[in-house]
Amino acid sequence: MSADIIDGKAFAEGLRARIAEAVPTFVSAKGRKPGLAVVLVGEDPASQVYVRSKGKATVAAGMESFEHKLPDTTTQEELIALVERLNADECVDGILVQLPLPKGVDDKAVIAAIDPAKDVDGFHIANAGKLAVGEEALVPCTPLGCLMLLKDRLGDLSGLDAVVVGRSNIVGKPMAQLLLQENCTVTVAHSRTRDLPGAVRRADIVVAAVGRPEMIRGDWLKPGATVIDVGINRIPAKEAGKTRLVGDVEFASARDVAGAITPVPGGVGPMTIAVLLRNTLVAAHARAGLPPPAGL
Ligand SMILES: Nc1nc2c(c(=O)[nH]1)N[C@@H](CN(C=O)c1ccc(C(=O)N[C@@H](CCC(=O)O)C(=O)O)cc1)CN2
Repeated sequence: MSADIIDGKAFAEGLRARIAEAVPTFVSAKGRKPGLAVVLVGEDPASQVYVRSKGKATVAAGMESFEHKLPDTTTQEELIALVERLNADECVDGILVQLPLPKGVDDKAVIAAIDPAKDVDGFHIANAGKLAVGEEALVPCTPLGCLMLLKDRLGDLSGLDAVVVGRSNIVGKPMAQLLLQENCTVTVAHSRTRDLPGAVRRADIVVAAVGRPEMIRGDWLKPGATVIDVGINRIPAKEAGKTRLVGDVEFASARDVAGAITPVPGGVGPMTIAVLLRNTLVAAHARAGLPPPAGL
């Protein structure tokens, strides 16, 4: 058996097209475009690429992009002062501070300064708390993107056994909350889990978000399981001096056992930016007192 490939790139393109179709409703109602402010501190090459892609995708969806690039010498106080200016700016509906931040800047303090209504990353504790108690919230982009792919593939998730490998605040924990809301039986596994292969083998749905290249192998999986690989790990390639991207799942062995699997690249990654645009439009509607955009 060879697993179906879940094409996150194609799904993300479709979602972005639906967002672009929905934006004019906001523009007609408010006489301005929804605005997303992205803040980048320092020169991390991967972060620079992600921020550039976010800016381009924002403009392509018909929204306003405000980019703030700050040197890595920026202090926490300076960064929080910028966040506070963006909180007060009526044209800004969403604020995102690209992570990781340089050493010496406490990301928790910076995220806490973001107005929860503009927290399109869904990282603020007010949004995390609302998600945990099942209230309407801005939800972190990567796990919400994973859930969209899972529902597209499986339809109703009710009663399915799911394992989330990884317990980060950004992916693992919100992913587990989202799956619980869908009535899955959820196990959150992590580095201290005693029998990780056993936990994975029981699961109909495996979400791998552990940050360890190719750690989860095909022989750990239940035959037919749906595998969502959140890992983006750069490892040395066979050719000298070159690198290649792999996920947290060993794709070659997993595709022989799984029913469906996301590839890396081209699986979960592209969903992150598409969901960011979705969250920005949702935040813009909520701030304007408009009903949520339909079909997103
Ligand atoms: N404030 C935030 N910081 C970070 C987030 C986030 O959601 N909010 N997530 C990641 C980085 N990220 C977006 O910011 C991101 C990562 C990966 C991709 C993506 O499309 N990856 C491609 C492969 C890219 C490559 O070739 O290197 C894929 O998987 O197909 C998009 C966005 C950390 N920081």
